[in-house]
Amino acid sequence: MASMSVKHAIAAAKKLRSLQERFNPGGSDIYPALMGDEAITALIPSGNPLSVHILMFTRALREQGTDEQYEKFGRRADNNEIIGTFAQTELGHGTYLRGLEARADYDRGTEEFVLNTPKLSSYKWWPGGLGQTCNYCIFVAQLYIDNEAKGMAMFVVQIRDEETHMPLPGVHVGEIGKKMGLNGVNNGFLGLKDYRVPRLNMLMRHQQVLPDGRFVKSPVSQVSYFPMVFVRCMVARQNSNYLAQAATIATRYSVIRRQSPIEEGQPEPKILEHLTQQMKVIPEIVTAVVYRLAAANLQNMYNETAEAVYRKDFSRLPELHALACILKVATSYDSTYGIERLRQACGGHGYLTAGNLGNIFAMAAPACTYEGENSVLYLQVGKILMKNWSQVLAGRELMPSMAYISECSKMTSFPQWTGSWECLLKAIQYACVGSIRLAFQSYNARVQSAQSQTAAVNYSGLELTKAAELHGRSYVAGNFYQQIVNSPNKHQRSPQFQKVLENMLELHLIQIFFRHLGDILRFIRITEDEISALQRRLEEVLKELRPDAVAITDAFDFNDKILSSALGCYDGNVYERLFEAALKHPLNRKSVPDFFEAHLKPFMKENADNAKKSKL
Ligand SMILES: CCCCCCCCCCCCCCCC(=O)SCCNC(=O)CCNC(=O)[C@H](O)C(C)(C)COP(=O)(O)OP(=O)(O)OC[C@H]1O[C@@H](n2cnc3c(N)ncnc32)[C@H](O)[C@@H]1OP(=O)(O)O
Ligand SMILES: Cc1cc2nc3c(=O)[nH]c(=O)nc-3n(C[C@H](O)[C@H](O)[C@H](O)COP(=O)(O)OP(=O)(O)OC[C@H]3O[C@@H](n4cnc5c(N)ncnc54)[C@H](O)[C@@H]3O)c2cc1C
Repeated sequence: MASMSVKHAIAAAKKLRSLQERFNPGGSDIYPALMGDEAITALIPSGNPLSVHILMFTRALREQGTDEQYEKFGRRADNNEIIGTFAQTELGHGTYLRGLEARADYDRGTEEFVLNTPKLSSYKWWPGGLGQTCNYCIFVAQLYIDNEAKGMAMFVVQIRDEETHMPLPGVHVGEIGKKMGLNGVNNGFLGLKDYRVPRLNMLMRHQQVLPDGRFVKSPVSQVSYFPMVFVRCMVARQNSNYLAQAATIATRYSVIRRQSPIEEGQPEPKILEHLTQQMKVIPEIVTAVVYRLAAANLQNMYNETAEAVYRKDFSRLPELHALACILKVATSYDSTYGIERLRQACGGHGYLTAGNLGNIFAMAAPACTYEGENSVLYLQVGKILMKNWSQVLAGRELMPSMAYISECSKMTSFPQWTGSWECLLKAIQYACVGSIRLAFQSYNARVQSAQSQTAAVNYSGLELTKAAELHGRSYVAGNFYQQIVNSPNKHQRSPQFQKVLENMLELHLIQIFFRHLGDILRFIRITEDEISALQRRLEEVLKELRPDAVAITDAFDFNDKILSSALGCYDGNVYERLFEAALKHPLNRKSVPDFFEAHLKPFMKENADNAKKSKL
């Protein structure tokens, strides 16, 4: 598995490099963007062992290293002459980075850092490709000068000989073991013992250790967390794609599979004619569309902010951090649970490997954990919302993606219910702002009663998480609303296309409304009739979108190789392909399996003999 995926990953990396050279020679942006393409990941179903090299190692060298460091290490990494990974997480710590135990002690006598993982729990654990593929890594450690802690720093560390690939002395490296999926990635462990690297192996774009041991602090400490922001943006995009793949498979299957007449005496309809099946499949298609658009927006914002950060302008970092967190969480949670719903929508065949839904699930699910565990990221956003609510109370302006919070805070009550899209969007935003206000009151009361800020965050955690989740909903729904209703491109769309988009907007808003009905009813009065009207609109829009379902998923443009699914092929020959896949199974190679003579026959014979004996 691992060697196959390395082979495929290398082929993909070569192809990407040539595309990079063709379309953007000398530049670097197109490369990771292409690497995130669904084609690349889908064609390596056991996961790509070069992902972290491309997404984090090369990027951290470019963004965290000085120009000289980029020339020394980064250029070789970009050129794939060396392969690296990002080694941050330890056996004992992943989330709490300030608790990392790996240490780097500066030795001013030799102008070197001495790297150590002093305990079992300080071993690096998880980095992608570290087990076998990489010969370098970025090693994240606590920096010590004269035994005084200075915070986290990143070090370029060679772990294997470039010629023989043997681990270097002082390096203990290996594979962490089989996982639920992604088994081609060779996630690894790494221990270092008194391993020395030159002073200039510490990435020094933002903070420096001078030869005499003086420490120059980074102007903005958060910038050392920046490599994670990029991957969070990539997760938003990638997980939206996984959901789109699963939705395509389930939609195509649902128009081939027939089951249970709806009217007595009628022929069995396609299962997508059943209303509950529509409710399982169509909202997932729409969610994938909505998230793909939000992720594309986030990517643009990332590109602008990364350029600014490179120029040492950190002003937009907090907003990008907040958006990257909420979209990473929303897309990873919703794709993971959505793919499982879609698998169930395919009945028994959904459980077959030949349908590929299990593998897509296994690719999507770990994103809830890696690159910042989801609850932890929600708490990050919750804390940012608390800061922003203080700003609202002080009458200050908020960042653009939170402007709706100021607007809603000025409303003394929710306006007259109309049920329009504006009204539905406003209801979600209003409930979000109500939740922020309650979370703030709870958090503030705790701080006032002499709890520390961190303890107050912990004990207000449920309310902070709710506020963060609703902020995510507000942002995503608001972005979709803008793109459908207020986009400057709107008039270039055909009326039929605009209608499909509007149906998707209708479904998205009603779906989110029902999902958060409890939260909304806490702050807004809505009558039973008004809710029933929305229920009828939900049924109606499912019916309207039903004839477009296949066309929308076709527009995702996944070819059969990428979907790799007997249930989701373009030609719809589901049963033929299921049979073909079954016949390929090794157990079907022989009419009588080897285990029959070896185990099954003696077992049955023994039972028959015993039965005979007991009759005597
Ligand atoms: C080839 C095809 C590919 C396809 C494409 C697919 C993609 C998918 C494949 C990838 C394959 C898997 C790759 C997994 C790779 C890992 O998983 S690498 C390891 C990732 N690890 C993590 O994410 C650790 C999570 N933990 C953390 O981020 C931090 O420890 C926490 C949770 C933020 C807390 O840290 P802390 O120091 O206690 O920070 P805290 O006091 O909360 O915050 C301090 C300040 O920093 C700010 N801050 C915190 N974080 C940040 C940040 N990141 N940026 C900016 N500001 C920040 C806070 O807002 C706060 O600001 P102020 O209030 O001071 O203004
Ligand atoms: C497939 C995969 C690939 C990975 N690749 C890499 C890689 O390339 N490089 C790398 O460095 N790492 C990598 N990781 C590690 C990953 O980044 C960590 O697993 C992740 O950051 C979560 O940390 P943890 O495992 O320590 O979880 P923990 O932090 O131990 O989380 C366990 C539970 O504790 C809760 N919790 C923790 N802290 C808090 C808190 N402050 N408040 C409330 N609840 C809390 C969490 O919500 C969660 O429910 C990878 C992980 C996976 C699964």
